[in-house]
Amino acid sequence: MNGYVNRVGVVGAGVIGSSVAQAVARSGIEVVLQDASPEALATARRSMATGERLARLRKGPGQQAPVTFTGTLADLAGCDLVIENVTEDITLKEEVHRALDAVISPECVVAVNTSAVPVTRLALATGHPGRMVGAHFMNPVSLIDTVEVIRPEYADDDAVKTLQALLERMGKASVVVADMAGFVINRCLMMFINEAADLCASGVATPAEADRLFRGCLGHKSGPLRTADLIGIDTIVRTLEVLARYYGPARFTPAPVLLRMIDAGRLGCKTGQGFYVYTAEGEH
Ligand SMILES: NC(=O)c1ccc[n+]([C@@H]2O[C@H](COP(=O)([O-])OP(=O)(O)OC[C@H]3O[C@@H](n4cnc5c(N)ncnc54)[C@H](O)[C@@H]3O)[C@@H](O)[C@H]2O)c1
Repeated sequence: MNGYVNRVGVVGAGVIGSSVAQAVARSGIEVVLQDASPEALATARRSMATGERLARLRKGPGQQAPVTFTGTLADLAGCDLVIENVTEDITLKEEVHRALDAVISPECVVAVNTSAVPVTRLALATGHPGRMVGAHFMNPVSLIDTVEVIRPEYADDDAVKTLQALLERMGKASVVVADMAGFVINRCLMMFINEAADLCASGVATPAEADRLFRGCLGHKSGPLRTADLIGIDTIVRTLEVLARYYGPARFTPAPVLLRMIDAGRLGCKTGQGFYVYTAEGEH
């Protein structure tokens, strides 16, 4: 681990993994993007192209480095740092980290992008707990300039520093916090989202009215329900379930309306409909 990263592996090419890959590549660092699903890789190619167009408009041209798309984990063998972004499921993440351990070099730093799973637990599922850190990115990654970095109990200082140096090259500030489920942002944000969903389902306000209040009165850039659509309703429910496991069901049981939205395939931006409807013309 000498701190300088030449090639980044990204595992999981869904909503956030594809956005992470695009942001790393536009800072001039080569990326190997792996996903178990060929469909996810095909969707990622399209969403990365859209993300790049948006980033160019807002931030100007980047230093586009090559991205290799692959279904094979072993293709990450030559990476100096890997960012894992698979589905928010503790058992699945543990399996992926054990498999990663077998293909990457002992010097490779591993960053876990999770909404709520304690990183220490994942680190202990591997043979190299010291090299694992948490990197909670926000979507869209190339447009949001701060990252919540999580320091798990056994992290080596070098691993944290290597991640921070990479984030700096990507033009991002990092705030390092301790490792407790949900960390800072999602322990608070998930409560807002869950309550806003529930109050809209009871007819107190429409999603547009609730979001408008958060923007107009509190100065938030986006209200909780627009944010939920951007994250993905399935990921919101999985995150609430992780939080409920650690802090109790009274605080974090998912609102029934979120479960109904999943049953109806209304997962947010990624399926074209969530609290809002998304068309080529915009959202409404
Ligand atoms: N959506 C967000 O805004 C956001 C933000 C920060 C962190 N996160 C976290 O990032 C992770 C991914 O979230 P997402 O929203 O991108 O979810 P997603 O459902 O959009 O994508 C998950 C991806 O993981 C892939 N995957 C599943 N099992 C795999 C395996 N064994 N090997 C390789 N790939 C596998 C899936 O095919 C899918 O493409 C979650 O832990 C989530 O909590 C999400």
